[in-house]
Amino acid sequence: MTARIAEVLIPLALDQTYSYAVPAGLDLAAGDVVAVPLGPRSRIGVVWEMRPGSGGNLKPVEGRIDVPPMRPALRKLVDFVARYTLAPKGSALGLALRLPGDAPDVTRVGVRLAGPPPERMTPARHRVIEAAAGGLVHTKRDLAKLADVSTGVIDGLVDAGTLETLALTAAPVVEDPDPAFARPDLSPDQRAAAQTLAAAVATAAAERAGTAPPPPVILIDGVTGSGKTEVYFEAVAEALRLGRQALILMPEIALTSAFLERFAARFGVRPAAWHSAVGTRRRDRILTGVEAGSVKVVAGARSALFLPFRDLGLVVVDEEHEQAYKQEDGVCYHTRDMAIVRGRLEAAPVLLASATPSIETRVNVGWGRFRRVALPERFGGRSLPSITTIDMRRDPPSQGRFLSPLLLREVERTVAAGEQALLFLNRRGFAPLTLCRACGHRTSCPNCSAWLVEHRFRRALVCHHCGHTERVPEACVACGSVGSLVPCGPGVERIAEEVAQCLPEARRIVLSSDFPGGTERLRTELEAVAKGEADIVIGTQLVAKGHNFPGMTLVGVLDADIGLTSGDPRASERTFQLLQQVTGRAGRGAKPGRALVQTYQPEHPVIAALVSGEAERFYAEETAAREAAGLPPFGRLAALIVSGEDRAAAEAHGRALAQVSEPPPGVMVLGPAEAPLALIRSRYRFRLLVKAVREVNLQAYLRAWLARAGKPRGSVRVAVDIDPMSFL
Ligand SMILES: Nc1ncnc2c1ncn2[C@@H]1O[C@H](COP(=O)(O)OP(=O)(O)OP(=O)(O)O)[C@@H](O)[C@H]1O
Ligand SMILES: [Zn+2]
Repeated sequence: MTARIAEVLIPLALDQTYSYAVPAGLDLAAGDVVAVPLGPRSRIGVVWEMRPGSGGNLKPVEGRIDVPPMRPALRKLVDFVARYTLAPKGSALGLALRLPGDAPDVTRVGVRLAGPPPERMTPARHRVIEAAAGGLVHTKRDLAKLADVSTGVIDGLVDAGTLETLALTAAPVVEDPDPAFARPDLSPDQRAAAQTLAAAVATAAAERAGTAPPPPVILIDGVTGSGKTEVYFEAVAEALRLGRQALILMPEIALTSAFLERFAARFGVRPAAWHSAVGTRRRDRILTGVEAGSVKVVAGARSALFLPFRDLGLVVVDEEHEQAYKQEDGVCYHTRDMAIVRGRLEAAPVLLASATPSIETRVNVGWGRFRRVALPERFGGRSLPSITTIDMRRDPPSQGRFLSPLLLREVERTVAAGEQALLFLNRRGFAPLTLCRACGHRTSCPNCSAWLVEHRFRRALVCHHCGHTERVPEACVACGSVGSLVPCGPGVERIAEEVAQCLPEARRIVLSSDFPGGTERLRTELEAVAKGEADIVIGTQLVAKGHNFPGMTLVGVLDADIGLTSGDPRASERTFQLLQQVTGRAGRGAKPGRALVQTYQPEHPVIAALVSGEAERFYAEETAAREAAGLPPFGRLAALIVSGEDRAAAEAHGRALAQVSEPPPGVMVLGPAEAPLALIRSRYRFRLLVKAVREVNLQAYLRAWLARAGKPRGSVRVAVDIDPMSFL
């Protein structure tokens, strides 16, 4: 029997495909994008499989959508993501299925002067005719702008026969990058690394057809400023020479035009950038180009992982240790890990670049699953910044201040020398807590178990979890005392105020995710800083990593101890990485840099390793501790988060889950315990943690368990987070 039944996957939170009959005359294959009826509506889905059968009693497929079919590698990635994360398959498809908008921008309409002036002449029409004089073709919008009229005036002149329209072929969305445009002069270390990477790209390309071993994953382990970007560009160049496409993944905020310009300096043109601020029209055009193979290089944030490349020959994951790569809601996937899967499916090597690789990645190198190239020195003979601690017990700031006199003096010297300083504090807003001096009341969020953070620039108290915002009240809501509310502790805005008082002449800027105007404005400001348009930058982790500020010679860490006290198993690793990255912003230009680290516990292993530069020892100890505790990558973790509007119902479901957990040998189920963030957006939260040895098929166990437990009732939801990064 011929295959007349289509199994269609629909991008909704559904775990299975649905069966449809294929009407006579319609020829379908797996991957085709189709419209199908689902309930009362018509939905777009993807044919996941064709199978034989008459399909007599099934609803028929409505028709095929005229877009290229989804390629097998991308379909396999969707299957893998769903299987691995336990997300519904349809939700995973939702990440990958992107349909260009209704009006694909392949042809634009141009206008030019063609006939006599109109019978009815107006000043506006006159201006248009003047602007169009000379017979050049303009787009409607451009001409309207030139003449300072609305496009309606242009339409009127077309109707009158004065202007004529003609189709313009669109310029390609990006020009082809040229691998030979500007070859850099690499240092011997860099050259050796670049050769290894390029060879991996070439080998993978040669073997992609056969049953060759999977392409390698290679860690580029290089200190800050060693030229990792420069080196992986050479791998991109090799992919281009071989006619294949390349994907460079980076954390959203690192995708600055400074980076794009650097790419352009090497390859002659910018790559296609893919991030949240790219407009829909441009997205559509990039999407079409990626699909057709005409867009060669995409630099993108995590969602670019699911773009429909025609012939992907290389994936780079820049700053591979970044927590931002973990998607925390919806489908909880780790971009780096799924990039490795995609590389395997596409026969493309995957390069992981970092100055502070994750322990997972280092261990994978140790196990021989990943390869490693090292860049142990900064480029151009530049030295790494010298790092010293300021013991806050011995050199405390004066009352109500947060900068030790030692740090303040250094900042002053730096600015006087015409250099830049970065003051780093990983706390947004003005003060993390507002306290009533009269009654001790702490202002907290009505929807979450979290304090409200004062944002002085916005004159508001804000919840960092749900966005709840209220005006700073005149009087305490608990006791009614007026003028009794005091901000406790510093945020970046408060540091800025202190800097303004101490060094009023210096040009300062506060950079955090609260920056008005969003990510785009922030990118612009980061570039301004790189050009030297600020003396003192006060910033959160947003400025700490991946940026190149040549004039920056001093980095001051305001509170190195912040991250060390959380109960998170990665607390030490993360603090070490963050401090190493942020201190690595100093001394990247001609002048050497230094970093001063304010701490109350200079003897803490993380701080001690940072100062002594004994990163290897720190990593070795931390890795041993993980192994002893059976934590990733030596064991597997999964979290179940049970939440609900009703606290008792959520807790009851958590307990019911635990009761039927039936862990096999090698698996341990902990909880339910009230989550550290016990209430978010008016939902009460409980967590269960599953710990398993590596040999266990964790997903299979979880699936069986969740099926046993049955569906939660009412508002209760269970979210599964495989390889959790956050434990809140
Ligand atoms: N071979 C080279 N020729 C010229 N300039 C180079 C070379 N290698 C590195 N540089 C310059 O050195 C600086 C640091 O390089 P790059 O940004 O690639 O380092 P990185 O290792 O990615 O740093 P980080 O991890 O801190 O982000 C850049 O300004 C870069 O242009
Ligand atoms: Zn809240």
